[in-house]
Parts: sequence; structure tokens; C-alpha cells
Amino acid sequence: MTTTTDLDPWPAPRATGPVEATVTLPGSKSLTNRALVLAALAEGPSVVRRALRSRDTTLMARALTALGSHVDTTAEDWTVTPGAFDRAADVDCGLAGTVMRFVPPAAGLSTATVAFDGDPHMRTRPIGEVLTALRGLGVQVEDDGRGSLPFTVHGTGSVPGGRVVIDASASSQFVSALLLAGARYDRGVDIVHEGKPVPSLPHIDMTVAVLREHGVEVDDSDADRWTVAPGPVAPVDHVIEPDLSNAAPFLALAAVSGGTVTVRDWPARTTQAGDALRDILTQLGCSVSLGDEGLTVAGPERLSGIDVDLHDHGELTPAIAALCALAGSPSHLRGVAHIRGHETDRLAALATELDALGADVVEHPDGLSFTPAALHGGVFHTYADHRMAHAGVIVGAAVDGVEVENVATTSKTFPDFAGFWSGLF
Ligand SMILES: O=C(O)C1=C[C@@H](OP(=O)(O)O)[C@@H](O)[C@H](O)C1
Ligand SMILES: C=C(OP(=O)(O)O)C(=O)O
Repeated sequence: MTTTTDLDPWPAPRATGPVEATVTLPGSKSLTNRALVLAALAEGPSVVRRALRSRDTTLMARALTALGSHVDTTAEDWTVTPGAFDRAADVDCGLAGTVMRFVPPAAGLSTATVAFDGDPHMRTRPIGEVLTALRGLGVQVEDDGRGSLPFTVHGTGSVPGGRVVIDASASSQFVSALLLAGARYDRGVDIVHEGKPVPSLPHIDMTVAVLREHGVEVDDSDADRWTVAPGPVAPVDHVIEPDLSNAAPFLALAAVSGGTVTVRDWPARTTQAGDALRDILTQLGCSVSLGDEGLTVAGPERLSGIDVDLHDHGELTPAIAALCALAGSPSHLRGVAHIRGHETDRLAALATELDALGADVVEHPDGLSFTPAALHGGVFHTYADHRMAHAGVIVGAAVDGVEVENVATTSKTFPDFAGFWSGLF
């Protein structure tokens, strides 16, 4: 008897001609999980419309429910009714950076003990700076001294708050985490970053924007400093934008097939890092236009190589790297040392997997460079990383015989990605 499992290599669909498609994509992970946390800290019920229903957001809903909120995810629009954080809880962070970083500062407000753990790889992702900062703000945190999962927050019902200095060069989420709960701390929070530049700054801008929607007073007028005034968090009726980072493989499909793909509901103004795709795809030689129907990308006959700093939008690196491996001239992707701490060491994983398919790729401490080479088929390993799977299917659309191992790992941020993707060919 033959059995298949989710881990078995999945033959990636090959585009045999230009792909023409218009797609409606699921909601943003980053916006959904911020909306859920702030709704749970608010003074009354909130609605999260077009919430992303995926592993990361389900884990967030469960974590906030475990703390004491009521999160109803049965309908398409989710409702959050805040409740007292008064029960002992075990929080499963899975592989979600947003759950591991955003929930502990909220758990500090609980009157009970909250224990955190996650997937095996999650125990290697950085969190120590947040735990140290929380202790500085008056939260009792117990860990084994390694500054990683598992750890326990012993809530006392209130957090003094105040000023804290943090090195957020490993992840912007360290800052977002402290900002999200800050208004509920007795003295608010005053966060100062000291260290190498903070990556993914648009994600901190997103946190500030969502806080302001909830009526929270935030001052971000000085570089590397953010203050949140103590005060109530107002309930909000959120409408979640489509996930623009998850748009990358779909727009890339137009890029590699010489086709045309439109992503509906692309916001005219947004704090999502994925909006940078408009500029990056233009540099790669695509024609990009934002109109009433959405964002439309038309692929060129041959992609041009690029030299770009992805420090602000590192989560786009896997998809962009796949395009660079297929381009007709050399590329250099820089400024993304921090993505070695993402779902996997993405620079090492991309270099290994693209090299195995014939790419001429060099791994640098903070990026990757590519020289044009003919790619061939083979198994593309994904290291339980949804965006590695995106890189694999992009190459597979352009090259015969690419098989993507554990394509189901895409469920982190996209329900039934493989089914949706196959429907476009
Ligand atoms: O706050 C967020 O929602 C995110 C921030 C970024 O993290 P880093 O700053 O760790 O890159 C980004 O890469 C991640 O996908 C989502
Ligand atoms: C880095 C990512 O996720 P996380 O929220 O787990 O950090 C990502 O989605 O690319």
C-alpha cells in the first residue's frame, strides 16, 4: 500500500505559458495578530473582519482565550470580548514569532501564572531581550537562563512599566511586543533601542498605527525611541488588509511566466512591509500598476538582476531570492542578517536549496548574491518555513521537475496554499 504524508515532496506546478490570474488573498498575519492582542486588552468587545484564519492566528486566538478573553472565531468575522486575565495557562507559540513575543507582555497583566513553549525550532528563536525588558518593567519571568522558550510569566495583576533600554537588532517584534501592552502598564512604557539598526521598521510603524486606532497615545517622533502613555485601550471594528507579503509568490508567478497577475484590494496606503514588492518587482523588470482592480504585475521576457537592501522587509527575501536565481543578470540581496533568526536560518536554507537546483549562489553574513546559471529539477527542502515553500514553488513554476517538501508548512500564514496555487495553472 502506498501512503503519502504532508512531508512528501509535492510536484510544484510548472507554468507552460504566461499565467493570467486575478486573486483575492487571505488577510495579513501581522495585522490580524496585532488586532487580536489589542482587542483582548481593550475596554469592550472588538470585531476583526477578514481575519486571517491560519496556524499563527489560531495560536494567537487560543493564547488570548487561555489568558481569559473570549475570542469567537466561528464566523468569518472574529469577535473578541475581553475578560479578566485570571487563569493559569499554557501558551503554545507554535512557530509564530508574534505569539511568542506579543503575548508575554500581556500575560504580565494576569493574576495567574502563564507558561510558554512552542515547536522545537521556536526554542532557538530569540526572545531573551524581551524577557530582560519585562523584568526591568516589573514583570516576574522565570526561564532556564538561556533567554529562550520555554519560560513562565508569573503575573501579579499589574505591571509598573516605565523606561527600558533594549537591543532590538535581532527583531522588530521585541519593540512591538512591549508597545502593544504598554498602555495597560501603570506608567506606560518608554522604550529606547541601543544596538545595530532595528530591522523591519515598517512593522513597528504598523504597531504604532494599530495602537493609535485603539486610541492609545504613542510618541515615535525620536529615532530608536517609542513611548506609550498609560490609559485605556478603546475597542475597534477592524477590517484586515490582504497579506501583502504573502502576495509575493503570486506576483512572482507573473514575473517568471511572463504573465499578468492582479492581487485585489491592494491598499493605496499601508504599513505592511510587503508593499515594497511594487518597487522590487519593478527593479526586476516587471511592469507594476496600482489601480481600482488591485495591484497588477506583468512579467518581462527575462528578469533583470537587482542589488537591494532588504533590511526593512526581510520577510520578502525567500521569494525575491527565488526570482534572483532565475534572473538573467547578477543580483545581490543585502541587510538581512536577522533573518537567520526567522522560522529557519533563511540565508543558509536558501543558499543550500537553490544551490542544489543548480543556482550559482553565494551566502554572505547578511545576504545572498547570485550569478546567472541554468536551474534544474530536484527536491526543495523547506525546514518547516512557509516562505521557503514559497521560494520552492516560484522556482518550480519556471523549472521542470521541482518538488517541494512539506508544502503544508504554508499553513502558518495561508490556508490551503497548495490548492490555491495549483488552481492558477
Ligand atoms: O511584527 C510582525 O508582525 C513581524 C515583524 C517582522 O519580524 P522581524 O523584525 O523579526 O523580521 C517580520 O519579519 C515578521 O514576519 C512579522
Ligand atoms: C518571520 C516571519 O514570521 P514570524 O511572525 O514567526 O516572525 C515570517 O512570517 O516571515
